[in-house]
Amino acid sequence: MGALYSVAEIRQAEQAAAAQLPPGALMQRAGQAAARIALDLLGGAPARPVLVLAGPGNNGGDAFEVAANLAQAGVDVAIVHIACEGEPSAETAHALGRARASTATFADSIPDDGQWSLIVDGLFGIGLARPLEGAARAMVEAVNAVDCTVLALDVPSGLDADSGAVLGPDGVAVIATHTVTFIGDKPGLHTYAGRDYAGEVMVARLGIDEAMMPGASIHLNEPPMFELAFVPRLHASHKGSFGDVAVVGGAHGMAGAPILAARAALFSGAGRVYVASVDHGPAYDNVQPELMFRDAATHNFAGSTVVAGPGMGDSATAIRILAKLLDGESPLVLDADAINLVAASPDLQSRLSARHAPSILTPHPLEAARLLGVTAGVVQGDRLEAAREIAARFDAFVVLKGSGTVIAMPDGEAAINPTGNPGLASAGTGDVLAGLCGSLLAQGWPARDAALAAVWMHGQAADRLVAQGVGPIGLTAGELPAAIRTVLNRMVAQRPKRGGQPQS
Ligand SMILES: NC(=O)C1=CN([C@@H]2O[C@H](COP(=O)(O)OP(=O)(O)OC[C@H]3O[C@@H](n4cnc5c(N)ncnc54)[C@H](OP(=O)(O)O)[C@@H]3O)[C@@H](O)[C@H]2O)[C@H](O)CC1
Ligand SMILES: [K+]
Repeated sequence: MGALYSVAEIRQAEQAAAAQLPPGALMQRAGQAAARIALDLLGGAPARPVLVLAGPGNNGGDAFEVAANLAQAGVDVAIVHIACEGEPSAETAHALGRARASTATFADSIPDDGQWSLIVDGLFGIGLARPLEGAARAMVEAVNAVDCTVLALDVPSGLDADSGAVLGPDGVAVIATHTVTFIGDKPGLHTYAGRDYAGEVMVARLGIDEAMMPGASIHLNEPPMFELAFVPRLHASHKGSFGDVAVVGGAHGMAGAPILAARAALFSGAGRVYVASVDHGPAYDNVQPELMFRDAATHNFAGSTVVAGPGMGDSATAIRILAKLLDGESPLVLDADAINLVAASPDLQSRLSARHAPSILTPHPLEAARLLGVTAGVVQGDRLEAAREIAARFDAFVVLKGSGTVIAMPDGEAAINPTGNPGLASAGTGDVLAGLCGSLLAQGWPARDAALAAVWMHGQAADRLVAQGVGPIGLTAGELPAAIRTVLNRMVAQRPKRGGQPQS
């Protein structure tokens, strides 16, 4: 279910499988699988020809197989080939021979007047070794200037299959509408720039079954990873049954952040929700009078799950309260300013590492960079590694936000989240996510399931709002809690049933 494999793991599986197959079998299967998808995308005999771009390596070999198969199906195919300086692999030479023997035509460059029904990108796959330049770069820029369906073979050319980064600086990559990736799905198609460049991702296993694959330590964050944690509510319950959340933050001028987090906690089922302000804050929230307001300096956090950070500021009071919370036994969610305070203080870092109660950190890339003492670019260049490093260093669950949010556990397990959209790139959505994480912890969820489910529901709620015509432009954080409530209750209703006693 949703396993993601590194380039090294794919190469390992490819070699093991190829050793038991006739030469070129995998490439022929790749060509057949991709041609079938291309024909589906064409929806029958296309009016305009198909352009196939073939690179110098085996990704190009796949492209030749696709071209020969499409030509055989009666499609008018034009091939532009970037030949390799040396000898192509035997399987690519064979595929080139098939393409030459077909009705496909070869051109030295992309015809200017081309009106294409489909472009197949077989320039580079998992063998991309450096930023595209010269003819390859020009070809990719020409493809991206055309408004038509683009099917990338294995990986959009120019994109790093592991990290989802466009190889740069100032790199280019094919913007595909669809990607058919071979043997196994890849993290770079789902995180960082991956979602924008890969489009709809389909996996063609090429007959290599799961048992032949190395054990995956990375998965797509999908409901089967956490759905058993959704438990229906018993009639015999009371607000104490569903835990207390205390949101700590609200320095001068930032009173809204903890209120957004608190509303998210309330709408996702926490029994009681407090806003503990580090400065003199509002007495109540007139939109949500259920929220209870306290002074963080005097509030008793015992028995509560604490969400620290939304609008917390960096005052001596904030630091003192955070230190006390880190030393306490409350489950903790650290977001925003709380993360920045930890990043700036070796003392707070050692308190965090020494904790026994669960901690979930929800940094965006710059906050993660501060925690690691690197630049945001370094974090974005390998989001999986950055999230895993923070999780290991602080023995915490880490949610590294951004397109394709990465969730990393202290034991090394990691997941990449597929839900969400640019509507979440607006003020306060991080506060909502932190409040949601805290609410699930307060309701007794294990930290791993809470982090996975919160990220998935947060994105899913934003996707539902966009589907209903709200956003993505102008989607506000305040609209998320009610949408999250709908998603959560639907997940509870759809949860796989277990026999026996009523579930509590
Ligand atoms: N082998 C199989 O059975 C199958 C392979 N599959 C497909 O193969 C690719 C991986 O093929 P590989 O040849 O390893 O790599 P690529 O085709 O992606 O590209 C490598 C060649 O491209 C050159 N290269 C790399 N970067 C650049 C660049 N920026 N500019 C120009 N040229 C570049 C590289 O040459 P070097 O100079 O780096 O030596 C190689 O010549 C995989 O993605 C699949 O599509 C299928 O899985 C089917 C089975
Ligand atoms: K490609």
